[in-house]
Amino acid sequence: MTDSMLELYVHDGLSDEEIDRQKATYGPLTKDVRELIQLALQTRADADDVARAREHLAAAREILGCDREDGPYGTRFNDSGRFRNWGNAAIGLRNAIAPIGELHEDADGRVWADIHLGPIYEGPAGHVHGGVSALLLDQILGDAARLSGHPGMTGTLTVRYRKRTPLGAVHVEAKLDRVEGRKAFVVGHVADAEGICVEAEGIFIAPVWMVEQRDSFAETPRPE
Ligand SMILES: CCCCCCCC/C=C\CCCCCCCC(=O)SCCNC(=O)CCNC(=O)[C@H](O)C(C)(C)COP(=O)(O)OP(=O)(O)OC[C@H]1O[C@@H](n2cnc3c(N)ncnc32)[C@H](O)[C@@H]1OP(=O)(O)O
Repeated sequence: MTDSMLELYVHDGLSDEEIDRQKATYGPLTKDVRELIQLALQTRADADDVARAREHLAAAREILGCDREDGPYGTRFNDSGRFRNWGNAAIGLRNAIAPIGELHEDADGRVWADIHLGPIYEGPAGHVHGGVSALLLDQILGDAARLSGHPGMTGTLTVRYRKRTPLGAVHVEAKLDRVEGRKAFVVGHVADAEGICVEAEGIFIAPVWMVEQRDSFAETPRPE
């Protein structure tokens, strides 16, 4: 169990320059794909134009697919401690559906992000899907646990939807509440301009194998 996960934590030894080069190459591609996802939803182009656009997309798929990796991206490290979880569904730099961009950490341990949730995150008409809010909270609470030195897997995530969350600008934040043994209790919320929409408490449990390597899990800087 542990081994199969650890196999996806890979020290690949890339230089900082190479990581920066990859960010500059693939970051904009992810942004383009993200815009395409929204366009697939919103375009009013007629059937001929859609067919024409799809030919271009097929050409792009052919170029991008001729040299590719298989399987999940996992988490990759280099010597200077930079880590990349670029496939992460909530925050991955190369994942076009990941809604979280930049993650911030205050001196008091509060971790937060300002996010724009466009129409592709819709649940109830005009509002954010409840599962998307839970996704944001799972990630940000997990990061608050990790950045406070208590990384763990989500054991329990309790989510309370207090009021509807309109699509658009949202603020997500979390903070470590307390630690009991291998369990880190973290609280957080999603808010719009009017106040808190969704509250959460998460229990993040460090598996035994993670405790054994806790320093390397907790010391790593925020993902990029
Ligand atoms: C060199 C590498 C460097 C790496 C750097 C990067 C670090 C990255 C780290 C962190 C990322 C932060 C961002 C993440 C954000 C996203 C997180 C997710 O989406 S995680 C996916 C969803 N979660 C799962 O799939 C978990 C599946 N469940 C499990 O794996 C296990 O059940 C686990 C680990 C949660 C617990 O298993 P046990 O075997 O360790 O637990 P037992 O020994 O039975 O219990 C320990 C204590 O926890 C309580 N407990 C057990 N399960 C619980 C639960 N589900 N909820 C609450 N409490 C639970 C028990 O009652 C016990 O408490 P008592 O010590 O007696 O007080």
